[in-house]
Amino acid sequence: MTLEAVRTHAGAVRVAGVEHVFGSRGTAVPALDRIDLTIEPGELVTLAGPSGCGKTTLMRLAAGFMRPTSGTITVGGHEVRGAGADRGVVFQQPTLYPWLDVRANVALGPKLRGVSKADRTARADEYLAMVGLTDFAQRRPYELSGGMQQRTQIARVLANDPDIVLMDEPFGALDALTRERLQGELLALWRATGKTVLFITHGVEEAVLLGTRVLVMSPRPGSIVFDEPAPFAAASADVAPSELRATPEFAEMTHRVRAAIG
Ligand SMILES: Nc1ncnc2c1ncn2[C@@H]1O[C@H](COP(=O)(O)OP(=O)(O)OP(=O)(O)O)[C@@H](O)[C@H]1O
Repeated sequence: MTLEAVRTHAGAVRVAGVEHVFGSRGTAVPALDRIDLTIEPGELVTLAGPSGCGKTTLMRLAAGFMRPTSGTITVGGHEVRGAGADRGVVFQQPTLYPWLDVRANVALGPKLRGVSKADRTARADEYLAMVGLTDFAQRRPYELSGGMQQRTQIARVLANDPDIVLMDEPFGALDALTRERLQGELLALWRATGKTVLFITHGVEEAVLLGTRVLVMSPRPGSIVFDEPAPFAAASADVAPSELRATPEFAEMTHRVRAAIG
């Protein structure tokens, strides 16, 4: 399978009038105010905002793990009513099966969908190569560093070939150097696969560097208060992320995103 072959052209993600309230009367916690948002196929949208503003809630709604209190979310025109193979989720903490080796973890999704052993092994090995873990295919997760576990999780999600990848602070638990390395790798993967990505982060610089478009949410109940295109993710094909970070344009946008977060 070539990289061209895994390019997908999914439909847009449309969030229309979405509100979400946790709990019931008396204990109601309004988490999302009124979110209207369209994410076009191939966009890498980063979402930042103060702690507790509802970022994870929005992601869980898009993943189909729960239904909004009001409003609708559609993917390619179809309403999201539950989890689906068209959407893959990368969590902050890797969720790997400790009794399976790295290759088997990555091949698990295709296995559950009935893909033949030869095909799922080939697919797992291709994604492990993409994330630089070929030599670790037969290791168990506990033998890997945190960054390698997160790479494995990303390979596992991509092996399911979702149209949309939802990432909830995937690099939040990693040390700064590993985090920077994985940011560069994510940009390379995004360019290679053309996936639509929604990436939640606490990091303002991370949001500006990785996003083709940067969103900021207000404090709870969250609504979108900043929504702008950013040029750095696309530019990273030619210029190293470290150089992009050093530009005045990067500093200027980072400043404005920080101000929007408040
Ligand atoms: N199951 C739940 N029941 C009640 N309240 C909840 C529940 N889940 C989340 N909340 C509340 O909803 C609000 C939004 O939570 P959410 O996890 O979406 O925020 P977040 O922006 O992802 O936060 P962080 O950046 O700290 O991860 C928070 O105030 C949180 O306490």
